[in-house]
Amino acid sequence: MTVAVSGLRKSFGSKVVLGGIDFAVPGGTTFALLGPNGAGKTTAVRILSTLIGFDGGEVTIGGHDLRREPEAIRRMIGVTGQFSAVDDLLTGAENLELMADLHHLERTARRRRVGELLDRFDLGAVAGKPAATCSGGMRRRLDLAMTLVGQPRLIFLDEPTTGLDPRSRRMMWQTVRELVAGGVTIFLTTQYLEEADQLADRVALLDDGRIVAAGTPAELKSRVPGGHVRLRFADAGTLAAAAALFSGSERDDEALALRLPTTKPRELLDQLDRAGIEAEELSVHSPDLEDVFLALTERKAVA
Ligand SMILES: Nc1ncnc2c1ncn2[C@@H]1O[C@H](COP(=O)(O)OP(=O)(O)OP(=O)(O)O)[C@@H](O)[C@H]1O
Repeated sequence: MTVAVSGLRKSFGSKVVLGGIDFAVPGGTTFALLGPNGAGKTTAVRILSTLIGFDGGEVTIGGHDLRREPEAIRRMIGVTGQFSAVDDLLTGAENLELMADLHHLERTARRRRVGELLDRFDLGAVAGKPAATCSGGMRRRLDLAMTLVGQPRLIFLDEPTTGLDPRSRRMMWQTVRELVAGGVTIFLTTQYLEEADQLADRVALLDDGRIVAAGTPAELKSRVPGGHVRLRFADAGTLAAAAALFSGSERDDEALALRLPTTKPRELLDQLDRAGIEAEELSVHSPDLEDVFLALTERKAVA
């Protein structure tokens, strides 16, 4: 299951929403399309999941051409997004049963699948209650569980954790990791750099209909000056030894600290260990999406 997109274009009237974007998602990996509100993320998901047409470019999903074989693609994908499929008046179990009916599961298989999903997504509390009683996190889990009834090999998650509290967000991340471990391919959109960092093998940054940067989360963050590691030492001698070891670092003699433009603290600690230097404190300062955008806009201005 691989997604290959080249030169994808889409406009609404005179507004260009996707101005010719390219990317590829290998099977069994997570790809994150990262961008601010209105960047065109949802539009990309709607196109790739066959919901709306596009104006130009080539897209294949699992070897099927998006224009010529949308039904074959529909059979292998699942979509959960900002517009949830959950019916508030039905119970959690009934919502899942409805999906099982849509996938023509026979009685025994239907019961087994619904039971499995209620367990796996910790939805016992809402199984017999109207979905309207769900918390935000539970609703997202129910929505995702409904998508999984059809056992899709590619899942589109459109901003899966926007508006969730940190605990629900972490639970959702864990679920995504488990799906990928089971061989599912994930296409994720998010406004959160941290989410892309936690989940994605590769990230593309969408801004104003164009991909302005793409790579692994670490590559992306390393291009942003906001991302750094700060090391503090016990005395001036140790600071000097460490400064000599890390030639690209910024030294703060007053605070006995070094600032290094890296996102790999483990490697730093290994290097310090090998040199027999001990740090009192290590802190990682991650850039956020704003830092990424600022950095890349500046880059564009210079180029
Ligand atoms: N059917 C439509 N008709 C006209 N304009 C549209 C339509 N759908 C989306 N747009 C416009 O396209 C742009 C991109 O929208 P899209 O929903 O894809 O962005 P997004 O990155 O998903 O943002 P959000 O995080 O707000 O969902 C927006 O300016 C939006 O107003």
